[in-house]
Amino acid sequence: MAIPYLPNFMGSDTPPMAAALLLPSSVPLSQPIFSQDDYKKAAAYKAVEFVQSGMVLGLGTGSTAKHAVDRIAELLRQGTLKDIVGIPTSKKTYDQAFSLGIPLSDLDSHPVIDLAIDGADEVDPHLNLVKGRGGSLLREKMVECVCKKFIVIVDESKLVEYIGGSGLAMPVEVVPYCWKFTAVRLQNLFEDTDCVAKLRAVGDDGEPYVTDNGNYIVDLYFKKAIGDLKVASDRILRLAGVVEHGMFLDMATTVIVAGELGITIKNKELDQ
Ligand SMILES: O=C[C@H](O)[C@H](O)[C@H](O)COP(=O)(O)O
Repeated sequence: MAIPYLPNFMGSDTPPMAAALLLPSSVPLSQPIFSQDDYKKAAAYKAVEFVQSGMVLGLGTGSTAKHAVDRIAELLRQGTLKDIVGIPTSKKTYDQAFSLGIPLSDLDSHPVIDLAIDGADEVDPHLNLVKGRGGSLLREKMVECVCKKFIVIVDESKLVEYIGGSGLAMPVEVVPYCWKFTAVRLQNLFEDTDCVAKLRAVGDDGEPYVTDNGNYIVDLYFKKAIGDLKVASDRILRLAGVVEHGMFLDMATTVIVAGELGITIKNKELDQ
């Protein structure tokens, strides 16, 4: 279902037309005026319309989910939302939500979550996802697999024909012990797709990236489709040394996509 929508990027209290009028006069009308971040914000704000007072909310991680957390905090401050409990999916989101005054808890205290809102790195036509390019896949999966409703928010650049189709990483969280051994085994699992496995590194020295859980990430780059995703998932998870992977299969209940043509809402039940 496509909904024509002019996102309001000048602040939530500025009507969209006023926002358009506030644009600098030097912006030619023929050029796109909305950035990728504008689309992320539009998708995030749309998702927050599904939040109701009293909900336990999974708070996602990343540049798109950040907008949703900001918006939830804004609505709490205004009194439009009340009695929200947030379950952050990373230390970064915890810090953001805490600083904005959102009441927070964890899965030990709230094992059932009403609604989670999070971004994604890839969304395929069946609403399967790749997540974790920001390194938060494990906590995200722990939270998002126990939520009653999981809304994914993306700009249109995240839509792919098949998982791995962007040519970018499909992350796998692994224990640091003998990570090279695990990386080789992961690469060998998908040798028929010319898969390349690379340890995620940071900084000038190429130090391993360390997740919130003290693990490493091995990024898998596929050159073609990997076939049955459930089979691929099982093969990855059977490897000792693997903690979790970034394919979120059959988990999203709704995907909100923002792009040049407006906002599109894809529902698992209706459209799949
Ligand atoms: O680990 C990171 C998360 O899975 C993010 O949700 C994902 O990488 C999308 O991030 P962004 O909204 O910044 O593109």
